Amino acid sequence: MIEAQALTKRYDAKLAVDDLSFTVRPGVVTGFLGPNGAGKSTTMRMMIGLDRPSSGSVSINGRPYAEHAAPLHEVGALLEARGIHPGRSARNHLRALALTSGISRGRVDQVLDMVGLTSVAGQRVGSFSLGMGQRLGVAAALLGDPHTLILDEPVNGLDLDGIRWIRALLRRLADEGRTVFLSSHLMSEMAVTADHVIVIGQGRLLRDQPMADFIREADVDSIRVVTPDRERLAQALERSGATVTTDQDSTEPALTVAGTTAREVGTLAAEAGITLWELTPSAGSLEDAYLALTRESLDYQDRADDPSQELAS
Ligand SMILES: Nc1ncnc2c1ncn2[C@@H]1O[C@H](COP(=O)(O)OP(=O)(O)OP(=O)(O)O)[C@@H](O)[C@H]1O
Repeated sequence: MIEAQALTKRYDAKLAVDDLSFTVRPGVVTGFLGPNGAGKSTTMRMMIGLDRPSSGSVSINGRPYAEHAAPLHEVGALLEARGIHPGRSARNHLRALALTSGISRGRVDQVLDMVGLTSVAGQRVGSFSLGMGQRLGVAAALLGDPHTLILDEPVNGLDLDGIRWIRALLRRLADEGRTVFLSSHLMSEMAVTADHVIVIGQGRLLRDQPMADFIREADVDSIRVVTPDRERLAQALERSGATVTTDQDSTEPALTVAGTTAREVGTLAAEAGITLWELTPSAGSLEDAYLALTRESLDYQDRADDPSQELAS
């Protein structure tokens, strides 16, 4: 269990993490979401004692990370590229880590196997692809068989096979009753991996709730409508209070209608004598819900620095 209480981090004038309080529970996969610069990495760094809170606190199983006698057994973390000696083999890298925590060599081989690196365990880490490096990072996190896992962008650099592998691994770890906390920019991936979401924006807590509730409450369901009489239908729908956008990109221009039901659209079209060629309700996605929530709270400073990041995260 991870508990943040009024957790705050200030870098000079910048308030990176602002009064965050939440609990990450065992047995579920919890996704940590937020736009670029929202404070996710800073929060995770404070969890494992790499950064000190300016005020407030964060504990793992009731104590700050540094107060655990054997932290590697308590928490496994994958944070952005940590100093791995490029000349060392994967196996030796893990053996060096294991040695400092009294972990057996047998466990090193076990985690290499768990992450699928056994066949390349003797290769220099410097020759590893991004995906192999990520797998090695996950192996290091698992070394102490920890009850809590904190993973910053674990999917980053993984191919489809790797993504499926980590999804299954995280599920299994949560099913074993562990606390699994991960950040990711890949919404489609997060949607199928996480059971619970914590969303932050500009360092502040925006949401802390089950994934299904987050998507449902965002009210982002829509209906795709194809008709030969687009303009007339769009006007009628707007008059009835629905929101209508035209999707010009598809081969058959369609209307995307929100704020009503497929049944109402069908009834309204029939009453106006408008032919419908397609009427397809679609459930809102995590991406839709996330964008609706964070559009308001993007970090304008970071957006100004890099306009391409505007809605990418
Ligand atoms: N060491 C530091 N010194 C000064 N400012 C920092 C430092 N680390 C982070 N920040 C600032 O704190 C804010 C939060 O950064 P953080 O990296 O935690 O965000 P993030 O949510 O992980 O973003 P991303 O999705 O881009 O990784 C940003 O505005 C960042 O510029």
